[in-house]
Amino acid sequence: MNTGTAQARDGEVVCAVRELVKTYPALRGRRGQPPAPAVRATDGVDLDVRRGEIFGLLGPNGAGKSTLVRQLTGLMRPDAGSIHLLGHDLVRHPERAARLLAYLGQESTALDELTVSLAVETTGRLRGMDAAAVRTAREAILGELGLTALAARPLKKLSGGQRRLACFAAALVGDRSVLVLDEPTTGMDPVARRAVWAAVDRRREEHGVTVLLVTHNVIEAETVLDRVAVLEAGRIIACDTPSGLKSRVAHEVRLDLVWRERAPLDVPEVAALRASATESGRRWTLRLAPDEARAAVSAVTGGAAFLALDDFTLTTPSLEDVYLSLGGSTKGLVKA
Ligand SMILES: Nc1ncnc2c1ncn2[C@@H]1O[C@H](COP(=O)(O)OP(=O)(O)OP(=O)(O)O)[C@@H](O)[C@H]1O
Repeated sequence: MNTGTAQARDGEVVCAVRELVKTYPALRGRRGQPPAPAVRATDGVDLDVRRGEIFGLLGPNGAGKSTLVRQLTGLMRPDAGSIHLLGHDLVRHPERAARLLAYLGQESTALDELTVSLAVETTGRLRGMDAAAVRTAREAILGELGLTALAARPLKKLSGGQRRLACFAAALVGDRSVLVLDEPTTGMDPVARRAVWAAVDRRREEHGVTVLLVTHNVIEAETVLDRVAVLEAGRIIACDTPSGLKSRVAHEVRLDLVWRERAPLDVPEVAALRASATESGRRWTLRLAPDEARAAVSAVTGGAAFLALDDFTLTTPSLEDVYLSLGGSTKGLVKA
């Protein structure tokens, strides 16, 4: 997937964000509910996304990804800061976003009553295509995504994954040069996921399409992204290629130990490991230097501890490890 990286690294900036701030106001408590404090959902965000890049926003629930995307797509006005997309000032002219980019949000309610075919056609017409061009594009996109057999079905009568794919089909019509996709593959099976990433890759290769992708799936992020901004509490805590980010924690490996019932704390080597372990039920997760990890593995697989051990895995760092080492909290990052 990363063939466009070099081109993207040196390419023209299509989206430049500076010092973006958005605070949701505090809410007074009503009917016995406690008041909610103000939330600074975007807290001084700077970003440069380049042409042809698949750029990710990764972060746990509540990190501010959707708020940032709503501002980038002209749906929400920031309190401060600037957004320039393809040379247009979107803070001054948020209405221009709709003709510059295609946005696939998390909700599909606007299209739910339409058939798959009509959802794609209607989106194409709204984007200014004539009837003949829309029909040609519809046939091509539905065929490309394996949706032709579902063309006559209303979206509300599709499964969650199929509906998501149909909404993705609608996002593709009209050949926008920037695609903003908020968790596009949620609920999709592997075949549909592959169809989405193949369609994205084709447009990037053939037309230099730029993709801004919101995800909290670290595996998908590592596979498809050229660069990723890691968001935590409204701030970007790191921004690099997935491998660049991972090299920051290359000095560590991750050791997962799963005990049959409980850890044998009477074994001194196990008791000693506990201080550096994160415990989750029967699982201990440790981040260790490679030689420490080797010593730990031989301690738990060699002696009395082995009888209490159900499973163990030794893995090189993932984006999740980077995120943790940057001070993030694991909650909300999806690993499967
Ligand atoms: N309309 C709103 N009013 C008040 N606070 C809000 C509102 N929308 C979001 N927030 C808060 O702003 C913060 C950022 O929310 P946002 O939805 O942008 O996060 P997110 O990273 O997209 O999360 P998720 O992965 O769950 O979609 C959270 O603390 C959230 O509770």
